[in-house]
Amino acid sequence: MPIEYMFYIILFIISLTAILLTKFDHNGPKQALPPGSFGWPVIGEFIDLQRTNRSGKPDKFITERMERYNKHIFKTSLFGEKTAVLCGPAANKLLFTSEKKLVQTFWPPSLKKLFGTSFFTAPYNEAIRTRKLVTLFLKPEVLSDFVGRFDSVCKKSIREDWAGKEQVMSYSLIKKYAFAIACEVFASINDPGRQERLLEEFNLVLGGVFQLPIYLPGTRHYKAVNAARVIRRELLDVIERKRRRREMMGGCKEEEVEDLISHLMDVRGEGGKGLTDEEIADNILLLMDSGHDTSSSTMMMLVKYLAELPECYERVLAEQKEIALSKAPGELLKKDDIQKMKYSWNVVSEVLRLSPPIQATFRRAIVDFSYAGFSIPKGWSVWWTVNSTHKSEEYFPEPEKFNPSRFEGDIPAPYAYVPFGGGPRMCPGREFARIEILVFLHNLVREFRLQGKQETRGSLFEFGSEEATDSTPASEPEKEERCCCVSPSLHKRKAAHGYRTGEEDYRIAADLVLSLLFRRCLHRLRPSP
Ligand code: HEM
Repeated sequence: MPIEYMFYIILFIISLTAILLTKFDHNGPKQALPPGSFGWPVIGEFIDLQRTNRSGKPDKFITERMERYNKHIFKTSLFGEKTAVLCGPAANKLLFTSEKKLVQTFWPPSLKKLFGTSFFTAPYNEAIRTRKLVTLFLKPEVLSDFVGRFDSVCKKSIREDWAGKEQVMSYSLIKKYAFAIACEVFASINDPGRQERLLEEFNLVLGGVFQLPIYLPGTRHYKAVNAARVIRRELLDVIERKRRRREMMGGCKEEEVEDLISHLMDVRGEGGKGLTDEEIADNILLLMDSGHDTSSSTMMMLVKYLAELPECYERVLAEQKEIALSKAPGELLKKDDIQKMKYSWNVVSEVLRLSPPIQATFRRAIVDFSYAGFSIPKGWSVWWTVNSTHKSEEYFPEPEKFNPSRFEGDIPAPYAYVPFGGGPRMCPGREFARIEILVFLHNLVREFRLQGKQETRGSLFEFGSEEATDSTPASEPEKEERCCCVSPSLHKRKAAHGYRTGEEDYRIAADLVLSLLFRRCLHRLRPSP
């Protein structure tokens, strides 16, 4: 046989083997990639994601593709990554229970520069060790001792920022309140001027979270990194002062844990290893950041829904009134009061179902694996999503209807209700958020009367016209002083980095015109001594 024939035959055999090897692995035929589209080169389907976010229907990006391609899985390309989006409770379960086996939580590398050594961005083993130490403080049994602190910050905030004003911008004030809570409980920073300065820095950090990591003067990333540095310095200063104070007291700790910084200065992990000051500062920075933005979004949406749904509002009001009636004048809320807020929490849970502040988070496939008959290659970004279940008729009948009774009795199917994620990276701040939001709700409905006629202009609601004030229900004897609180549409919520609740929702909520009746004499509701 001529030598060139031999060459062609060998080449044919090698090519055939290569084709077969790529088609079959040792477990049998390789499965197809998930259906879907990678969209445009480089930008992928990011524009579509932003469009649905901005239209106020962030869930559409997911639900439309589930319908078009496959209800369990589809592929897309987002943030420069080939991405598999896994949908439904079984997918959530798989991703939440396969950390370090199939997938690993990851965040864009630019975040490392912002959150440094915190457990958010640290390498896996380090992250798990630090997360354990930090989150001991966020457990219900520890936080329950802080309920009074939450309440006094909230009362102060309502007294100083809301009451007696002609107009208020609800979102910015809610954010200010949430940030004040984080400052107080995490670092005992209670000077309003200092809080305000820090909040400005945090806004810069937030603005740079999902930006290209270009560290050049003027870029958002540059501003964010520098703002994080300023905050870190400030926190290190708080730690240093605390150390000096302790030294002056002969090395004694505070009798009770004063705040998260004190907790982190004392806590020890395996082998008695504690955290360095830098680690403490970075973790506080992380929690202050993640701890105020998500919950303030939720509180604002809560105000929107209460304004739209008078029957829910009345039931919340009745529950909160009963709690207030059980308290002595001036007595702050306690852990037991929070436990009594069952209906109110169902309302908040429904807000979190319909308008979750986080739509999805990132995991990275660390091995090739398959799901629903499709293969997901190692290295791909894998998303679990809130809306593939929250907005599904299968798990939440009439999914678009606001119905807090869903959370009474039968609880949602496992892994179907996931506003806080799940698994080892589940949100560690959920109890913190619960207390913060319920305390806010208690004070809001106790201090103000949401009322008025509903006048629809598109999806905009107005409350509290003069006529409506006259028709305030007779059950509200304390309508002494009118406080008209307005949230005009001036507020521009920064675009949703692709996965936060839609901008339009915020616009609607911020556009709510709330006419609220300030109760001058809260104690009048209580029985006379
Ligand atoms: C309504 C309020 C909140 C919602 C809906 C929420 C939701 C979430 C979600 C979905 C995740 C990702 C979980 C995952 O990937 O499986 C997360 C992570 C996280 N949340 Fe929250 N969160 C809220 C409030 C808070 C608060 C108040 C804090 C701090 C006190 C906080 C701190 C964090 C941190 C540090 C992480 C990262 C955890 C890790 O990577 O190990 N969150 N949150």
